[in-house]
Amino acid sequence: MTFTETKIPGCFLIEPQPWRDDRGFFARIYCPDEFAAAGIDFTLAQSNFSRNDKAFTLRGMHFQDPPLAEAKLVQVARGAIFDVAVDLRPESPAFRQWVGVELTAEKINQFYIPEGCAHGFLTLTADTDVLYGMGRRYVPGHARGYRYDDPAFAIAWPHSPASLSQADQTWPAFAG
Ligand SMILES: Cc1cn([C@H]2C[C@H](O)[C@@H](COP(=O)(O)OP(=O)(O)O[C@H]3O[C@H](C)C(=O)[C@H](O)[C@H]3O)O2)c(=O)[nH]c1=O
Repeated sequence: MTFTETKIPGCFLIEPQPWRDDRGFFARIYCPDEFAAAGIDFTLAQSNFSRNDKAFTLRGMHFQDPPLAEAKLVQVARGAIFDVAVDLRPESPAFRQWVGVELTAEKINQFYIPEGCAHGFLTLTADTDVLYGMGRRYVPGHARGYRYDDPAFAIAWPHSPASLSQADQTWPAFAG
């Protein structure tokens, strides 16, 4: 696995190294020792699967406040997404900045998003399945969010959303 840190401290693009043969390939997609060697302390507490029927389905921007903040390890099992992290940590040099990466089932690449960041994605194809590991269990009633188009972040999405939940349309404006 190769780890490339982004401009958001602790936020990494990860590229697994598949072992290919005439059957296809095998790739390791999580290993606490390899993550620790890259400076990432991440223990998998929960895995989520998100099926998205339409292209340009947008989910986000979601997070949980401390002490329930979640780190996330995101990858695509089918299709492709534009995956985005926003740094919500006032002490971070990248406070309020965003990073977007294209994750595809073909590349089996991953995005690691540390605690203290909001996360969201826009699917780039129909029938996109997103698999993501969480560093903490989900706690009902502690999910928070900001709008995907909040001017405080000015995220440059590659396309406008064609599908968006009611909740994702009604998050409060960022006031940090
Ligand atoms: C996240 C989560 C949700 N739920 C329940 C709560 C709702 O009744 C239902 C759907 O939840 P929601 O509409 O928030 O799902 P998404 O809009 O896909 O949100 C997720 O997608 C964005 C991109 C994220 O980064 C978060 O991990 C997560 O918030 O599943 C659970 O039971 N466990 C969970 O871990």
